[in-house]
Amino acid sequence: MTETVRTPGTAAAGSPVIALAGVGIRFRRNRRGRRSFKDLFGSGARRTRPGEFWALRAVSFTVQRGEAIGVVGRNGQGKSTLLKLVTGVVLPDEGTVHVTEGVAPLIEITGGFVDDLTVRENVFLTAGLHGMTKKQIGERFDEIIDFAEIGDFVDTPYKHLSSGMKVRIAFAVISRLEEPIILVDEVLAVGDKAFREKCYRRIEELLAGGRTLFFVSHNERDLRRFCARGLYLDKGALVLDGPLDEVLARYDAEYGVKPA
Ligand SMILES: Nc1ncnc2c1ncn2[C@@H]1O[C@H](COP(=O)(O)OP(=O)(O)OP(=O)(O)O)[C@@H](O)[C@H]1O
Repeated sequence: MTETVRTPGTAAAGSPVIALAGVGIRFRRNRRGRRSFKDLFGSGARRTRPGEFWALRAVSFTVQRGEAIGVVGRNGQGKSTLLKLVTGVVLPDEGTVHVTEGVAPLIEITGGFVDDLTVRENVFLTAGLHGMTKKQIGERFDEIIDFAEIGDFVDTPYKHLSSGMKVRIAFAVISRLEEPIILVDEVLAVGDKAFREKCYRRIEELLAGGRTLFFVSHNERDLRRFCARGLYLDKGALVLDGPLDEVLARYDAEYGVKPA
């Protein structure tokens, strides 16, 4: 069965807020769709179509409300894809994804913002898409802009912001949403040190308030700051799901490096 069920607001006490069962997703490796040598002879060749490979396969885990989970693995092993499955940006080719609470994703530098709209318009658009009323957004608008420290640019088209400024406004908006699940991919690494620390303190506040966090990072100190549990992805498989210490030790044992 392949299914993605998103039913925000229906999480029963004690039941998981996220449940993935046997999830697989495949992508096309090359544009022409011809079989590469690896497709023909590699281990993942059996059920892929020409030019495709499994970016994630047989991934199963559940998450309880309030957990903070660090996702680790080398480049290209499926971490961002996993977060995109939770947001519903991509759909599984195999297995089921159940998400019973709303998700605030900070998974791409654009934060889903529209290039030609101004910062102000983007704030209203994004927060509106996450269920906030115009009045609620208006009430939080100054706070959002103050947090991002980009007061001079509220009426500037988003495309004219620097990449660090884009992350600032995206984080400021996403972290003011009421969604119970927060996803943070490595995008914060783009911000300067002082702003990153401000974001991390905000994440700590959100966790103290009972939010659920997925945090993708290559930085061990950052992972340890928030997360008690880790998911280790390698070659599209969930190699280990357990206490963060064990996950980092396994990563270190296999590749001789912990996240930086
Ligand atoms: N839309 C897509 N189309 C084709 N291939 C994709 C797509 N999205 C991701 N991939 C591929 O899927 C694999 C997993 O990518 P993903 O971005 O999830 O890795 P990651 O673990 O987050 O890597 P990094 O640490 O570099 O961010 C990679 O081989 C990537 O090239």
